[in-house]
Amino acid sequence: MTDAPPLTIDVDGTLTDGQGAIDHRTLPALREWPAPVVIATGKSMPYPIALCHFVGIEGRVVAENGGVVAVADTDTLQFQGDREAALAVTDAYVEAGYSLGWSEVDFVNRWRETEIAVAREQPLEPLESIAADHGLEVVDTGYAYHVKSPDVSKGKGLEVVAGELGLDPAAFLAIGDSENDVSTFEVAGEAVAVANADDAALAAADRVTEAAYADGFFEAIGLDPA
Ligand SMILES: O=C(O)COP(=O)(O)O
Ligand SMILES: [Mg+2]
Repeated sequence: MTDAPPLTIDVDGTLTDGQGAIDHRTLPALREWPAPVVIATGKSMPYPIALCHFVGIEGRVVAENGGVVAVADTDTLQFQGDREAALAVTDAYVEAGYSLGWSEVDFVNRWRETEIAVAREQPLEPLESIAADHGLEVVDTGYAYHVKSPDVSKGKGLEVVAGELGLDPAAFLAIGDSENDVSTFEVAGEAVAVANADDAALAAADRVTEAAYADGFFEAIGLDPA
């Protein structure tokens, strides 16, 4: 392929199937993509770093919705956000009788360094109101509620990664599925929402694929997954 753009790709809902598993066909596609690939996710850093490692690409990662930026080839590791404030919010939420909704051994938050995630089965309204009291916001990715600083975003993270790589963020093709991808959609030159995307991502996208989940990812990059 000629003139392949650098990619910034969301994970859950975009590289996965409808059950949340990574679609295995995406792995060689990511490895063989002829331009840089940045994984931009709400998950904590070990998940996308491991994904890059096992795919066999450089670890170029925006994690925690922009709270953590890692660029392995330029020895970059940056943190944004207010972890203490996020902890104060979830402590107050638990104090008020609610639960984060994860198992006792909480792998969702264990390696999280700048924000806190709450299971979507938990009541949203009190979480939002406590977050607002602390100057934070709650982002619903469709997979979890993330309590985060409003000035942290995947899009700002992408700008940092692009700067490290000597690329213009506007050169990127962004692909995603939810409101935590809107900021990358705004920073990237072209933004594609997969068909299963939420309203915020659909509204912010330049194009929407006909196919959902990883099939939508393939459609967005113009590759036949077969
Ligand atoms: O961690 C989440 O809640 C969603 O992750 P994603 O940004 O890769 O879709
Ligand atoms: Mg997603």
